[in-house]
Amino acid sequence: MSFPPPPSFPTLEYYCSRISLKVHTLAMAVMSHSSAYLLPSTPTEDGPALTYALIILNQRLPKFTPLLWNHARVRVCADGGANRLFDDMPLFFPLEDAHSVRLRYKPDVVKGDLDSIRADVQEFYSNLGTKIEDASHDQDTTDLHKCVDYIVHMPNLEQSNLRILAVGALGGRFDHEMGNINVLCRFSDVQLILLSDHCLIQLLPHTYLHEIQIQSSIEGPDCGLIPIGGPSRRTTTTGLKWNLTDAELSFGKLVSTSNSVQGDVVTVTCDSDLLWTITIKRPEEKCS
Ligand SMILES: Nc1ncnc2c1ncn2[C@@H]1O[C@H](COP(=O)(O)OP(=O)(O)OP(=O)(O)O)[C@@H](O)[C@H]1O
Ligand SMILES: Cc1ncc(C[n+]2csc(CCO)c2C)c(N)n1
Repeated sequence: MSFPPPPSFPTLEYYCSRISLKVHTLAMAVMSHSSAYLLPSTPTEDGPALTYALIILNQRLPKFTPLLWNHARVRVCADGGANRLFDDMPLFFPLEDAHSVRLRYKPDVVKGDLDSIRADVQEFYSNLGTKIEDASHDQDTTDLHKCVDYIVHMPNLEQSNLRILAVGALGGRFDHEMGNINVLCRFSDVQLILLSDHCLIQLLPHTYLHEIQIQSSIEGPDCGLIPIGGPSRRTTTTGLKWNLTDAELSFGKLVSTSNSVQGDVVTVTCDSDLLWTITIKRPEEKCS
């Protein structure tokens, strides 16, 4: 749908187009988002019960990984992510014996082309009963892609309110980061959140009105909206310091970076999928 810019003397046609947009927005389904999984206990009273799946990628584990592990119904390591789980998880529990920590944090599955997992790590988890899924025949999709695909096809996992959290997805190698963002786009109908210690990103499909509940004790205020797959010609937001009203976001023109959340809820509508990103507070910045 494309609308003319407001004329200096608004015509009846202009008012009709505005009303039609308003009706269109009111009729849109709402998609709610919340980073409550970063809180020690996820709130149960508002909204449906969510099912979390955790993917561990091959980068240093973020500090909140044990928390996400506890929330998750299924835990999958992407190839070399298993090395990170094996090496890094005991570091979060310095007073405990490393071996007992490793026994406690046993992944359900390791999936990928298995060119990065160390032999000792593969043997350790295999002996514990972790399923090792060798997908080395596929050299066209990344290990993250393979893990997401595995999770969304799990027959015994409730898929209707599934949130997939992938840690270690940001920072580090730029080709990997872009590959990870491409997985967001390839699975645009899946609620997949990519996380590092410092920020998270997720896709906002253009077919919904998005309501993002801000957990101000653990995230923000810095945030951004990135028109990753092409221009979003009509973007409207509320709850930001620099809001947009039917504005175009486009690479080479305007991309909303260094924006800031102002309240408890941010709303977004767009006509092309956007990436939402928000900072995650360091432990010393957190407030209750
Ligand atoms: N430096 C990094 N930055 C961002 N993501 C990463 C980085 N390193 C690994 N990953 C993520 O972890 C996954 C597993 O990494 P691993 O090193 O085992 O595989 P790889 O063989 O290097 O990558 P792939 O097989 O996916 O090309 C990758 O698919 C990617 O999603
Ligand atoms: C055009 C093109 N570029 C790169 C790769 C390489 N590649 C992409 S995903 C992947 C699997 C990694 O586990 C590999 C090797 C390709 N196949 N096609």
